Amino acid sequence: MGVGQKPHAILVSYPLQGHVNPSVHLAIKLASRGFIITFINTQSIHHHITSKKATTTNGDEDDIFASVRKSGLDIRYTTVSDGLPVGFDRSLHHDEFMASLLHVFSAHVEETIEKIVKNATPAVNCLIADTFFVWPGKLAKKYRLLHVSFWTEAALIFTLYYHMDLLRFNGHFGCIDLREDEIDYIPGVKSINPKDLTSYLQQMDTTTVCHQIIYKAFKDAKDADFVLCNTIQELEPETISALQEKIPFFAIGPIIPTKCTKRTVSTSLWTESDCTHWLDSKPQGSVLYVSFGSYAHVSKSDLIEMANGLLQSNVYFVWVLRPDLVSSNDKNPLPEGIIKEVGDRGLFIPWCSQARVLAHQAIGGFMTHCGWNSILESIWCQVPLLCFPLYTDQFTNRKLVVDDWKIGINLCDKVQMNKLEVSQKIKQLMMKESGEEFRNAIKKVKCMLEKALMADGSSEINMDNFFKEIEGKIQQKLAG
Ligand SMILES: O=c1ccn([C@@H]2O[C@H](COP(=O)(O)OP(=O)(O)O[C@H]3O[C@H](CO)[C@@H](O)[C@H](O)[C@H]3O)[C@@H](O)[C@H]2O)c(=O)[nH]1
Repeated sequence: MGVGQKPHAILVSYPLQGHVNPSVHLAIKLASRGFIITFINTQSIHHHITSKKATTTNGDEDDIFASVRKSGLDIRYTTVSDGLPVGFDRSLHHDEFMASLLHVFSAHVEETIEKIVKNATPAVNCLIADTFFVWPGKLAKKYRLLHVSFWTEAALIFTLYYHMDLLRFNGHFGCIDLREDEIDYIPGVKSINPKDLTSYLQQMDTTTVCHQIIYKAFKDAKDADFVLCNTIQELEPETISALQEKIPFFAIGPIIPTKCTKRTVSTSLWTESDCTHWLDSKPQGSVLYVSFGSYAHVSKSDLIEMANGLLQSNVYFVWVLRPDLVSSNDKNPLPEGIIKEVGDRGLFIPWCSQARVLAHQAIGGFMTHCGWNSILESIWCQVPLLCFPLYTDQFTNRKLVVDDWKIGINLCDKVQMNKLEVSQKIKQLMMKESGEEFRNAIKKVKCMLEKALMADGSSEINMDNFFKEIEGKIQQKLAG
């Protein structure tokens, strides 16, 4: 890279909505700072994003970054097969999908990276890839690229996986229902209960395809040149400091669309229903937003209790009922007649622009599965949370939300959910007096996020430092 020449990074996004969103915003953030980015999406993700109804796309069928490129950012775009046919139902066949990402995807991505590396001007210097991929280290080495690992979850989750060997040594790995004693030996984590570990760390069967991915991915990430994390230094100070003693770890979050109404790249995999009109007709802070992210499934019995609990609570609500929320084989899982009973008090939609809905003044609470993006977006909009984690990092995120930051409440522990509890917890969160402490607490956390993004804030400084260090390393590589 010559003096004044821009660094060029290939950025490969993990093919799930919760990873594509922050990856796209990371690409824009880096390009705004002078990086050239070649962004790679899988063909399946690309197909979902671009085949929605015309109102939600940005007018260019082949390139989701066309509009931001017009505004001067050098983000190039290409797609690659994940090894499965575009029309394959990845939600219904989760294990086959993950197995393809574990065993087949790397061959496809290697071919694409090789083409880009051979033909790109200016030359490519680094590979930014989601930490959950199992191949970035190998490919970065082969093509002489710096390896930047992008972690889309909390630093706490990263450190738990990073120290899996410690958990195993102490008998806290794969020990659901066997151990209840606090874990106090992970560097930078004062204390965590086994029930708050990620589902993969709790589960007794530690040989699943997702476990194999995690083992390989973290072996790879330990040797990355840099780790970029979608968190904020002030939110997880001890955990981040402890990690920084081991690896070049940069907290640069929140990587979310902070200007909710001015989004320039359409990333939604499904057509967004517009509920602004309905929300406009409701009083400030009176509506509960209910959504369980893009991929997790809710059991039919829990869904029925939730629906009846919502009905009983008498609170207004918007519920994102993804067609595969229970299963793509059960597209109408609601109790019969409930839509009629609910009437104008509730709105059921298949998908929406969550960032926009959360930012609406009518929203006063968020019943969530605790996906990391949802938590960051909710904090940004100062909407307290009602937590119902389903799998992966969501149990640990609930601990952060409920126990550490006190910005939300727990819907129910492992026991079977019941409608009475659902309705009571909804009222606790939404009522003026009982919800006050959560609204006050989340205001303070939002301030932290805002400050982190200011010119002299931690995330901006961390980004500056990352930039300086990577430029230095690129120069070193060229000289050597
Ligand atoms: O109707 C909807 C519902 C969701 N979203 C967006 O979809 C994303 C969902 O992300 P997240 O809340 O993190 O949930 P998941 O889709 O479940 O994300 C996966 O990825 C996350 C980041 O790695 C993890 O924290 C989650 O546990 C994992 O399931 C967010 O940006 C939402 O704004 C919409 O735009 N419209």
